[in-house]
Amino acid sequence: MQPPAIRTSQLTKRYGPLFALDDLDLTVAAGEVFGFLGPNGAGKSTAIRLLLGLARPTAGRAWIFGIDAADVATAHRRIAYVPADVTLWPQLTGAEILELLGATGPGVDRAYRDELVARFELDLSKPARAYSTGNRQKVALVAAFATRAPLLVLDEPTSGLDPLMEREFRRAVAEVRDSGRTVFLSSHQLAEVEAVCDRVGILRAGRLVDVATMPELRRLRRTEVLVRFAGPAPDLTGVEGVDGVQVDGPALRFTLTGPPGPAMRALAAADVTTLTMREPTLEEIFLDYYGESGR
Ligand SMILES: Nc1ncnc2c1ncn2[C@@H]1O[C@H](COP(=O)(O)OP(=O)(O)OP(=O)(O)O)[C@@H](O)[C@H]1O
Repeated sequence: MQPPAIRTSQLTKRYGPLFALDDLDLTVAAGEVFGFLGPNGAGKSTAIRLLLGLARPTAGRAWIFGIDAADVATAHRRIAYVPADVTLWPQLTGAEILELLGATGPGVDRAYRDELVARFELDLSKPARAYSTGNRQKVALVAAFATRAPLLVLDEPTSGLDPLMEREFRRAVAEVRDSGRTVFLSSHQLAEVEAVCDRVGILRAGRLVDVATMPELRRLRRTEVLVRFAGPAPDLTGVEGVDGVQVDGPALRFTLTGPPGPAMRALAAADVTTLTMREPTLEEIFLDYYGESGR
């Protein structure tokens, strides 16, 4: 059986008294697109640095396809990495940089790279010093997507991209998945994670608070229901899964957890004119996790 793309065991990084990453146990299967969500300072970049062997863990270990992450020379043959702040060699052109990055990695699919350059509308003739933040990010992304590396580690890769390019990014991630490769994507952008990931890990103050599939994550929150009615208000007292009932003239709101059957049966007794159900966004779910607290 193929080892997981990423495995960590009790992975911990302390800076003085601060646990930047605290006891992380995580497994990302080969072929998965895994999202790593957390507010600023939660420890996402620290975890990525440990996976890449750019920092040494205070305790615990990490493996990339079964290879100890500390064995950088071997592990990096399987990794393409896009950092949060892309810095490029200012005097080299985009084309020269793609060549250089391609030569140091585990091999490049050149035809696919050319296609990506066109799709991301990159002008490769310019020196990197003339690139905007978004263009630097695009160069690094194209280089990573076009490698044959089985694992792509992307640290907030779309912060500088406009919506059109964001769409290309999502397409490229889907293509990576279709080719059987693995993506580990740290992000603040919930819509992006929702669009491209199979599972998501949620990090808060250095600790992994949950790992969930997208449907599981959405189920953590309730559905908000708005009912408009004629005649007497529906009676939802004591109905399973119903909470926070508010009647406001001919409208009634409540929140619903679990299956909707009991609430629907109770509503059927009234003269309901419209029924609106709203799924919470991932943003709202996310806020539920973090509430008011910062790190
Ligand atoms: N070299 C360092 N020395 C001291 N503290 C550090 C160091 N690197 C990170 N930290 C602290 O560790 C915590 C985790 O930081 P990290 O950069 O991993 O968070 P993050 O989730 O990537 O945040 P962001 O989304 O802002 O990039 C923060 O409190 C940060 O200040």
